[in-house]
Amino acid sequence: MSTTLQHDHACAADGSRVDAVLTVENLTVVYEADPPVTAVRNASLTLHRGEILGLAGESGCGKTTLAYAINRLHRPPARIASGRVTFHDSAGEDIDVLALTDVELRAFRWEKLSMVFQGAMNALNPVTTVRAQLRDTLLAHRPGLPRAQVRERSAEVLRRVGVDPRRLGSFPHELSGGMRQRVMIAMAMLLEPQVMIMDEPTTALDVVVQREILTEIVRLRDELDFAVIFITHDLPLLLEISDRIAVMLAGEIVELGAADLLYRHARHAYTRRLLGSFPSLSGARGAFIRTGVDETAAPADGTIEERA
Ligand SMILES: Nc1ncnc2c1ncn2[C@@H]1O[C@H](COP(=O)(O)OP(=O)(O)OP(=O)(O)O)[C@@H](O)[C@H]1O
Repeated sequence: MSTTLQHDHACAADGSRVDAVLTVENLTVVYEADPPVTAVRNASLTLHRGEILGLAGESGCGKTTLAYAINRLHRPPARIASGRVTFHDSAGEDIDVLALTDVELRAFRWEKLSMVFQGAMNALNPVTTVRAQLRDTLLAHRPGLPRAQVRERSAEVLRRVGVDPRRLGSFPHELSGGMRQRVMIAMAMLLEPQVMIMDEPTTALDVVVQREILTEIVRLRDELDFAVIFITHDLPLLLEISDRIAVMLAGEIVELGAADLLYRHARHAYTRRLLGSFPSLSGARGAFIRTGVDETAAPADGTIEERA
């Protein structure tokens, strides 16, 4: 299938130029199983500086595989068969992510781009305190950072995600699930990356905690201006928090557009089906959700659409 994503839409509603921080071009990821599974096929997207880009789609459509591949966290049997991932550093340099050496990749992750994945709270080391884990990550990237600054920065990131800095001395088992997930988000923010990829970061949490953390993420993005790729199968949630949404189906990005436009004028039949499958919605964009889906806006050929 031909994929004609258009990248000339990098303009804000007022016509001003929008800066790209990450460009993914025609990325294809194959699991070399028997038979091989093409989990991501020719995926292309542009992430704008400071935006929240939602990535939606049903279970198994390839969201996690795409997220891991962007960050080169994929493991065999997954293999990037083709494509490009370019990080447009705020310092002016373009970084070819797929060409980074292992050493360069270690420096790149956390510092430029960080990831919070589903159940990340279980990734905290159970036998070391929050303080030690934040310190180790900081010092791995900023060797020689004075102790006072390590302490100060660690306390600051915890405060930012709504965790009392007195928790620095806690072990993970002494924290609730919500708090542990907040600590992971703090860890992801520690080095002030320009991009955070969040893969179902709140799915394991109860709805109230989930909402609190999401509110926090949106607030932090407003304050600190990092860009987020936010992955979930929960389209109503994405409609509330995202600036733009990409919809994946069977490994392909079938539609990409501004969240409200996508809600009101979903072009792809699958997006409309996805929208129609949620019984009720609430929140900022909830007002116009479920007011009816525009059946007339579908493209005749089902091609990929990108609208700013
Ligand atoms: N190790 C593997 N070997 C073979 N196929 C795999 C492997 N891991 C994932 N897949 C396949 O790749 C496809 C995409 O999986 P992926 O986990 O990326 O989807 P997803 O959209 O993130 O799903 P979910 O929302 O359930 O996490 C699925 O068809 C899955 O079966």
